[in-house]
Amino acid sequence: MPNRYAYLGPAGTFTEAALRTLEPDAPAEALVPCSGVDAVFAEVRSAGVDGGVVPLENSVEGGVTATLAELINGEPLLVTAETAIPVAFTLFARPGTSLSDVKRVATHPHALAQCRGWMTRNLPDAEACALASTAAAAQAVAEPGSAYDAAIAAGIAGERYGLSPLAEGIADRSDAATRFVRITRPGPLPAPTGHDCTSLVAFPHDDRPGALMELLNQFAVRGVNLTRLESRPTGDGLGRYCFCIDADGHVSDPHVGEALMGLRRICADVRFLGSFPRSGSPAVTPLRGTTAPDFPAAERWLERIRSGEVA
Ligand SMILES: O=C(O)C(=O)C[C@]1(C(=O)O)C=C[C@@H](O)C=C1
Repeated sequence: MPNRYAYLGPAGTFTEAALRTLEPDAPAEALVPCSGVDAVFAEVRSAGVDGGVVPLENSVEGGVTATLAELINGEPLLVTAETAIPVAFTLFARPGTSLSDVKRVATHPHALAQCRGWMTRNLPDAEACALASTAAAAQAVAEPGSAYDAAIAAGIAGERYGLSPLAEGIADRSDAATRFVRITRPGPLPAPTGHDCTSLVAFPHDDRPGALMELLNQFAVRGVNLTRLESRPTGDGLGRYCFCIDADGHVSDPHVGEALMGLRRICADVRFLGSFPRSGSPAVTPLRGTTAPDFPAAERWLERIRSGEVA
C-alpha cells in the first residue's frame, strides 16, 4: 500500500501542486483532499493518512494562521519536508461571463490579499467572499446556481472546473511564492543532508527587557543562522507571545543542538517542530569557530582539561 497524504483540497489547490512536488511518485488515489487546514491536521493525528501537506507562509502575505495555530497549540506533529512553489492567480468565471457581470468573487483570504491592488482597480464594487481554498472557490463558481460570479484561483483549478479566464496574472507581485510543509506523526527524523532547516516554537517565561535578545543570542553565539522569526499570540492575554523560529541546520548538528539546549534552559517551554531538508537558497557561510567540527573539538578539549590533562 503506498503512503497516503491529506492536503488542503479540493483538487486544483496550490497545496495539491506542492504535494505532487514533494511526493512525485504518489498515485492519485493516495492523495486525500480535505476541506480545511484543520481537517488535514485531524486526518494526520487520527492516523487516517501517513502524512499531510499544508501551506505555511507566503512571501507577500506572511504566515498561514490556521497552520501556525495547529503547529503551536495542537497535539504535537513533526514537519518532515518543505517545498516553496511560485503562486500566480487568474480570475475565472463561467463561460459567457464578462468582467462587468462580476459582483461576488470567491477565493482564499491569502489569495485575495495578494490580488488586492488589481481588485481595487478593476472590480472596486465587487464583494469578496472567503472560501477554504482557491480550488474550493473555483468549484463553487462552477456549480449551477452558484452564489458567486467569479473565483481567484490557480490556472489549473479553473481548467479542472470548466471555467473561463477573465484576467490572468492578477497578483500584485508576479514573483510571489508560498512555502508548504509535510506533517507526520512523531517518529524518526529525516536524516541530516548538510542543507537542513530546524523549526521550533519558543515560549519565553515572562515579559522583561532583553527577553527576546536573550533568546536570539542562543543562536547567534553558536553561529546558527535564523531564516524566520514570527511572533504569535499565545492566546493567554494581550502582550503574551511565542516565537516561531526557523534555523539553518539539523538538530543532530552540534551547534544547533547546543542552541536548542540553551533555549530550553531559558524558556518556559520549547516545542520542536522538526529538522528537514531545506528547499531553496543555500545556508550562509558559518562564522569562524562555529563550523560543525569546531563544537566536538572544543568538547574534546574540555574533557581533556577536566581529566587533568594539560591542554
Ligand atoms: O487555496 C489554495 O490553493 C491553497 O493552497 C492555499 C493558499 C494559502 O493558504 O496561502 C496557498 C497559496 C496561495 O498563497 C493561496 C492560498
